[in-house]
This record gives sequence, structure tokens and C-alpha cells, in this order.
Amino acid sequence: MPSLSTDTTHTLATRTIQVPVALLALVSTLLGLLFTRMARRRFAMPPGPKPLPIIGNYFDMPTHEQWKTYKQWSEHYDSDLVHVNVLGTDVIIVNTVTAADELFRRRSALYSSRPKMPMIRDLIGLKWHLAFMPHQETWRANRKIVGQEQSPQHTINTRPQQLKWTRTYLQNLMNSPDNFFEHIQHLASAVVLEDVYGLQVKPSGTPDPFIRAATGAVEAMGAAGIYGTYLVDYLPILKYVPSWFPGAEFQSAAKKWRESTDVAASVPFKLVKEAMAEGDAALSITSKLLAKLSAGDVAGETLIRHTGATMFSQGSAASVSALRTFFLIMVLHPEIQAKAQAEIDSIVRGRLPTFADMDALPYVSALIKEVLRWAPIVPLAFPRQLEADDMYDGYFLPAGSVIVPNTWAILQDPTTYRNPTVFDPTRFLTREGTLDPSKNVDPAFGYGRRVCPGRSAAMSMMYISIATTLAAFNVTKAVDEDGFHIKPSCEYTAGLLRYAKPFKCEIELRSAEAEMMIHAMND
Ligand code: HEM
Repeated sequence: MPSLSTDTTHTLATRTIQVPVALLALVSTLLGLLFTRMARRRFAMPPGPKPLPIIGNYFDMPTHEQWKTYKQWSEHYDSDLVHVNVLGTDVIIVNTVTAADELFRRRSALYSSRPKMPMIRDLIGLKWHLAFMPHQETWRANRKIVGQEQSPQHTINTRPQQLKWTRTYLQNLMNSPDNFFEHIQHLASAVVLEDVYGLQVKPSGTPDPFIRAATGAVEAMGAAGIYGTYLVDYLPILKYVPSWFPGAEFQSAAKKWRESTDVAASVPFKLVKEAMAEGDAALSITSKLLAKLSAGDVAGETLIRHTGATMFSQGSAASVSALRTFFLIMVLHPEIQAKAQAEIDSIVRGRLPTFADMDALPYVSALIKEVLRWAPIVPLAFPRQLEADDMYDGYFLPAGSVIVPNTWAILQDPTTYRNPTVFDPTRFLTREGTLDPSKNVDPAFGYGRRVCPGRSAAMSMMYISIATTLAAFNVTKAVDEDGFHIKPSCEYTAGLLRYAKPFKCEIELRSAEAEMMIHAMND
């Protein structure tokens, strides 16, 4: 009789072990399903519009400014959480700060993952972006690097770069004020491209391949980042449908965006590597991290490439939205602009504000917080996926549910923010005019383990650009050919990241001295 080789013995033994393991897995899966069914029957899910058979609430789902409908549902059902089921996927919307704090912070082990989202991850190719990674080892490794490289200390270390690019931005505003949207984008991308890769953007108004790639990646995130915008999120099988198939236009859209995301993920990184090989790479986050790698560490290189692309694309995005809103508010509320300028003029004379003045300008800081509250850049924070069955306030929340944080509803809650639709920086101040430590705008940056790691860099850039703009310029309504003032439409783009749509305004130097102060900045 042929003897069994060690390998075969091992295989047989493994199989013998695997049979009970498989049975155990099957039984526990069935028990899990049974429990879920029983729990669904025993405990109600959070309230929400009545679903139809099979398609569930597909036709109830809003497609524009979803956050407003979700808030109305939350008020209508008098519930922090609202539940809908779309084509078999449970979606739970979190509408209050109490629920957000409980679920995302206290129960962060269960609520920190992301749903699969095949449109954004597989078709557009943003798998490398930290924000769309599930709560697993790869996310931890990426998050550690981004957290380290965007720390408050790193932000302080890079202040000279922020000042340098702010001066360029102010000069751009002076030279071609009508192109202020371009100058804002140029500022955000220039700072982050130099910080992450040591590369320089082209002058504002000149086509720049890096800005184009970063804005393309951000556009893709904006368009596909809200869960369920594309049907393929609910029915992942659709990702295999070819682009010529009727109704599969999403494939062509994804292909177009993929070009930008691929460039953002690879080209600047490649340039740094080439420059390092030639010995003339500028100091940057990427060159510093690559220099520490041992030769042949492919996984380490991928990690550096992905985190760099995440910081570059994300860093080029959000503060742009905040700055657009800032200009819009200055046009709409001259009295708020005058108050902020009066504060700056009382503290800073004969020069523009610097980082050292920040604590002495509480009204300016409050104004920035109010910009983030009044027009949240991410009104529905990036979606989460619940990792195990859970209960909240007597409601059953099944594992696998997509959890949507409604930040807009939270920042518009009148119990936290009185008269929430009114733009009022003083809500963040004490009676004495100092910043009130009990009032914050933290939800604007997300929640728990997935909270925005770039918030210190973002706050720093917003402060220096807004304080210096206010010190040097007056922003007023544009005037049409007949001499009438033009009121901006106050329209915003739809999507995960929200931007004020283009509008006209007058941006003029406050005095001849302001021009000299811009040229003298950080000399
Ligand atoms: C005003 C500016 C900014 C705002 C309002 C903002 C807001 C947010 C929000 C709401 C999230 C989702 C958090 C969640 O899932 O709970 C987020 C995630 C993220 N932000 Fe920001 N952000 C800003 C600037 C930046 C900057 C400058 C960077 C540069 C590195 C950055 C990098 C990221 C990353 C990498 C994530 C994903 C984190 C993760 O999933 O673990 N953000 N941000």
C-alpha cells in the first residue's frame, strides 16, 4: 500500500479539521441570521418612511441636499436616528450630536469602518485614499502616518511655507481680483504640494498638472462620496456591466475620474523618487519618509505613496470650500467684515497679521468657526459601516448597516446653536468677547477614530489667509453695467464636499499702505 506522504497526511488532517470548522461557521452564520431576524422582530429598527417590497425606500431617497430631507425625517419621526432600507441595504442616518457622540466616539470599535462603495473604490480607483479604507490594518498604518505628518507640531513647523504662499495669494488677489476662486485653489494646492512632495505649482491662472489631478480626484470624491449616489453602491454586481450597456454611463464617468486619481496617486511621488536618485530632491514629507526606508521595502513605498496622495488631494480640497464661503459671507454681511477689520486694526498696525496675533483676534477665530458651521464643507460626513449588531435607544441596528452622520443637522440644531440659520460669529464668544471654550464646531471635522487628521493644518491655513485678506482688502458686492449691486446667488454644489458656486464680488485694497504691507510680509 502506498504510504501517505507527510504533505498528504497534513492535507487530510487539515481537511478533517476543516469539516467541523466549516460546520461551526455555517451554524454560527445561521444562528447569526436567526438572531438578526428575531431581533428585527423583537426590537424595532429606528423609524423612517415606509418601504416598498424588494426596492424598499429607493424612491424616497433624496438626490439633492440629502441632509435637509434627513433632518426633516428626524423631526417628523421625533428620533435621533432614521432608518431606510434601499434594495436590501439598511441605511441609518444619525441626526443629533448626542447619538453621534455615543455611536462614533463611545462605541468607536463598532462604528469606525467604511462601506464598500464600489463606484469610488473600485471604478474610480480611490482605494488608496485613507478616507475610503475599511477599519482594518491598512487603514491603521495609513492613518498613523497621516496623523504624524499632519500633527499640530508639523503645522507649526510649516508656518514659513504657509506665510510664503499666503503672500503670493494676496499678490494674486491684488493683481487679478476677479479670479479669486483660482487664487484660493492655487494657495491650498501650493502649500500642500510643497509640504508633501517639495514640488512647486505653476503661477495662479496657468494650467498646472498637479492642481488638475488633485481637483479631479476631489471632484470624483464629491460626486461619488455620498453612499448610494450611484446604484452600483447598493448592487455591487453592476460594476461588471460594460460601459456601452444602456444605463451604464457611470462607467464612463468613473473612467474619466480614474485618470485624475491615478495621476494624483503616482506622478508627484515618482518625481520625488527621481529627484532623490539624482540627489536634488527638496525636503518634503515624502522624501523624508522614503529616506528612512530600507532598500526593496515595496510595502513601505506603497504606504508612503498612498498617504502622500491622500494628504495632497484632501489638503487641496476642504479649505478651498471654506475660503469661498468666507468671501460669500463678506459680500453678504459688510457689518461682520467691518467688525473683524476693526478688531485686526486695533491689534496690528503697519503690518499684516501673523500667527503670533491669533490669540488676540478672537472675533476672527469665531468668524472662521462660524464659516465651518454655517456652510459645512462635508454636510454628510463620510459614511460608516456597522461591524456588529447593536442597540441604541431601544432600537435594533443590524451589522452591515451603512451609517450616515448628518453633520448639517447637527450644526443646525437650535438647542446647540441659537438661530442656526443666521450667520453670527458671536455665538462662539463670551460676553466679554473672548472665545467661549464651551462652544465648538468640532462636528464639522467628523467623529471618533475617523475624525479629520488635517484639522490643525486646515485651521492654520484658514486663519492666516482670512486674517490677512481682511487686513488688506475690502470685499463688497459687484456692480453690474447699469450700476446696480449684484447679490450673489448663494448656491452650492451638490455632493460629499460642498462648494459655493462661482459668484462675482469686488475685492479692493483697503489703502496704499496695504499694498506695501503685502510686499513686506515675512521679509
Ligand atoms: C476646513 C477643512 C477641512 C474640513 C472641514 C475637513 C473635514 C473632514 C471630515 C468631516 C472628514 C470625515 C470624518 C469622519 O469620517 O467622521 C474628514 C476626513 C479626512 N480629512 Fe479632512 N477636513 C478638512 C481639511 C483636511 C486637510 C487639510 C487634510 C489634509 C491632510 C484632511 C485630511 C483628511 C483625511 C485623510 C480624512 C480621512 C480620515 C479617515 O477616514 O480616517 N482634511 N475631513
